Amino acid sequence: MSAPKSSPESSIVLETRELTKAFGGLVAVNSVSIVVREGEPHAVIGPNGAGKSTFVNLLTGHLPASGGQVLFRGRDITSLPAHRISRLGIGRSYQKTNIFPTFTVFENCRLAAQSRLSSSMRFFRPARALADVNARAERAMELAGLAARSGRVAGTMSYGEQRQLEIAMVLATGPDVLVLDEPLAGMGREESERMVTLLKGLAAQYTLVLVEHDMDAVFSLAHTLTVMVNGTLLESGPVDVVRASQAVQDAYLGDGAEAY
Ligand SMILES: Nc1ncnc2c1ncn2[C@@H]1O[C@H](COP(=O)(O)OP(=O)(O)OP(=O)(O)O)[C@@H](O)[C@H]1O
Repeated sequence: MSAPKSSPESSIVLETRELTKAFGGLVAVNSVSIVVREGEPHAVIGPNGAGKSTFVNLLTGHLPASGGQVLFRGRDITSLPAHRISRLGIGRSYQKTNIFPTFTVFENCRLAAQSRLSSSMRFFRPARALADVNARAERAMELAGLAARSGRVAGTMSYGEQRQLEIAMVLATGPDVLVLDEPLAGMGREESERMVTLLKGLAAQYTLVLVEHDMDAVFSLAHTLTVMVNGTLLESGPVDVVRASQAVQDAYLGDGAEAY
């Protein structure tokens, strides 16, 4: 697991500059420029089809950009593939669970930890590398509240616990930024509350970027909001400022928001 953040809160961890993605004639992300600061949980919100998932896919190298840039700690990572970006320290979870259901919780975490270590540990003896991988997996389970579930076969756990496992697997890769695509999707109230508590704890150690439709969760977690509509950036800034914006109220958070 990487060390907790040490730079001042104001330092920029992730930045996009006029980031753009077109699928044929459809511009799903249209010249979006934002900054994500160290230790400031950042939520990307907007109606269905606004381009949020496409945007995070561009941040994490899961889709190639059509234009613009992604910078991680000042380094241009726009054209790097997803596995390289993961190794730089941007961990990512998906809208749908992405676990190995027949493996135990520990085995899932260990596989994730191995994916990060495969190149960086290649000069070490196998026993040492294995011990390191196991330690990372144990730590990730603890951080995700799954230490007591270590031996459980993942597919036999509740849906909420499977989503926790997915977070644990991201943590096992040793990120400093966690990009989470709808971490509360499909959860009931209790499961959502547990996940929000978990994410609040993680926000103290990692920089969170999350796409989420649950506005209660967004407002209790995020310090910074980016609002997207039809692929374009409507507003990006401190939660209170964005929330008070008339344009955002009109387009998303006003009376019609429930419709999304
Ligand atoms: N691989 C793709 N090929 C073609 N069009 C795509 C592709 N992925 C997304 N789109 C389109 O891009 C637009 C933005 O989609 P995206 O999934 O990024 O929106 P979203 O804001 O994440 O929506 P939701 O909240 O429903 O997940 C949509 O019109 C979608 O149909």
